[in-house]
Amino acid sequence: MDYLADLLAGRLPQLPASLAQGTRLSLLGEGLLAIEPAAPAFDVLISSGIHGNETAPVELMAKLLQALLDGQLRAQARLLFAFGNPEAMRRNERYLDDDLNRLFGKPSSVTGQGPAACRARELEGVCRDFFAGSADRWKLHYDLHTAIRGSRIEKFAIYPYPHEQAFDATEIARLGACGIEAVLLQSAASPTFSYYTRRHCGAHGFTLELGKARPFGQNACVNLDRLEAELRRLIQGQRLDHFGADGQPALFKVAREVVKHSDAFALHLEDAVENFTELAPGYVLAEDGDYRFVVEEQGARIVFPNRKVKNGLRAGLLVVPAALP
Ligand SMILES: O=C(O)CCC(=O)N[C@@H](CCC(=O)O)C(=O)O
Ligand SMILES: [Zn+2]
Repeated sequence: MDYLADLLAGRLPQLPASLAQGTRLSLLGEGLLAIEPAAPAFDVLISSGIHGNETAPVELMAKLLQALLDGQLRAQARLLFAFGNPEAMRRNERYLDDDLNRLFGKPSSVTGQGPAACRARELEGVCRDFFAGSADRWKLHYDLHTAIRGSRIEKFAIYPYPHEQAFDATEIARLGACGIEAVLLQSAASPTFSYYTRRHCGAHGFTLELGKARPFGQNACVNLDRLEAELRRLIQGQRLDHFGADGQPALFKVAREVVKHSDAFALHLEDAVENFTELAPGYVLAEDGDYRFVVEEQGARIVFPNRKVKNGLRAGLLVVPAALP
């Protein structure tokens, strides 16, 4: 049985009800699989394919899941594997009717009830139930993505706004151990999956960006060995809490979001401009009718510039170097 091949072909996987040592296996929905050992050390949600054309993380997640199903890897943590948008994965599209990662934590009156909104509600429910079953255990969520553009920093993470909580230095160091070179500290709530699990499920939720989006089978150029090694450790219930000074990610904070308000929106950046390109103060980054978005910050860099987003959505992040408060 090849779980990913079945998922992409729309076949129901033939799964046993349990793995070795009484570890329970539950199919909770399409692309949603829980693996629950009898005495888990902690609880981990790994997700990918929220954007269907971001395949490197899907391949990594499928490899880990397959190793568990084949008995080559033994779970000592309670695990939820979530392939976010199987239909978009089949079509190699970022999204179909709506960007799934802009629909979390929003009521149906705002999102409507299209396929993406329904999937967001399903993911929210499955994750809430999963983490509700974790009692007081430590909870982690890595939502794995790749970026549309090339990047001057290949692997980076977004740390969702933690509200009254402090940014957690240990979790930032853990990301460093995963090969993450920079972490963006968010300054406001977002409609993303990782913000949702952090805010509503008590998990340490992060979005990880792992190179550039490429079709299935074309991901050899991104090296995810360190992330894979750390995920294998976590799956086996081993959690490091002390990390050396080497490999600590660089920190940036989100200074401002560029929002596309209307069809008149113009983004003054070539498509070849990479994530983390520095923009000088005074640079007119975008215009939207009478509104001009002018860079004011010293050392500002642009991340995720995208003129094609729907009106009302983020069309880029302006980030500046930061330190932990
Ligand atoms: O390259 C891009 O423009 C987008 C890549 C991507 O999908 N990034 C995530 C980040 C989510 C977050 O801010 O936590 C997204 O845009 O949904
Ligand atoms: Zn993505």
